[in-house]
Amino acid sequence: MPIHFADHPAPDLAAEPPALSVERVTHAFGPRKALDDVSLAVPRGNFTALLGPNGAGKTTLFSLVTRLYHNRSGAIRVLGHDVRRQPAAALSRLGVVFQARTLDLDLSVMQNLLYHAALHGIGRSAAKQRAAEVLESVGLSDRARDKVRQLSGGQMRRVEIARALMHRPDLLLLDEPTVGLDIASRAGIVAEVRRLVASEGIGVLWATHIIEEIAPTDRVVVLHKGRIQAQGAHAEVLATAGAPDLPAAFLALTHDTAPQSEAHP
Ligand SMILES: Nc1ncnc2c1ncn2[C@@H]1O[C@H](COP(=O)(O)OP(=O)(O)OP(=O)(O)O)[C@@H](O)[C@H]1O
Repeated sequence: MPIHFADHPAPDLAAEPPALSVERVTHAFGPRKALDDVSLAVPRGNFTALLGPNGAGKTTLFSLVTRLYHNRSGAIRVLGHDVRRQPAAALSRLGVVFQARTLDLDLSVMQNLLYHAALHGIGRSAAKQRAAEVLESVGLSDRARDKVRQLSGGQMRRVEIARALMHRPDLLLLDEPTVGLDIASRAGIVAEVRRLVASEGIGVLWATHIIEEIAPTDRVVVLHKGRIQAQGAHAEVLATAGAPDLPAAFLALTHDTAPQSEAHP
């Protein structure tokens, strides 16, 4: 906790730990480095886009933050809690929407949410109340009793976001959450997550390779072949790349990607 002196009564938000900090993390699969000396931060109450082409290392980074993989180098902290030394404290502050869907299709929407709440030790009546709140915030109050199987792909994604919010996390990780959705569903889900950032003050790390999902107000981290190419406010990333807009910046910062094994003749 920061100490506030009488002549500095206002809380110094800059001194508070960020929602996520990653410092000098490297991760290899055999000889191949999926992440190479990666450092980044997601401030609280901020939407940070992790922009990278296929194979950049986005999912590997998420797997390290969530402790699916063990980080052997550097440090990863959630709200200042080191995921290696204080895993329970770190993971309890974290909500995750993985790239692959992880809902139980044969349970109702409400049952999926209550199961997640039970894993976090939330009592039954508090969980029901919270489930009603989060379903309202993602516009699915009327589907609570439906089996997940009966929902559209976009609605399932909303349920996954609602589930990730059940335990009131301070940091929300989303790994390409709009893959496979139509343009309207994509835009709706990004807008909802931005609203949550504004209303609940959570920090969001949104992994994507879809540039249209990124707004000028976002922080942007460009990851390519396991290395951070640029990060900062939208304008700072354009300046780093010397580009007039984000699509041009993305191309400039990742331009040697295209001709690899997937190259067309
Ligand atoms: N379990 C694994 N074993 C070996 N190599 C892996 C494994 N997981 C990832 N990789 C490699 O690590 C690199 C980064 O992969 P990762 O899945 O983190 O990228 P990504 O940015 O999430 O890509 P995408 O956008 O395609 O999901 C790639 O070269 C990938 O082949």
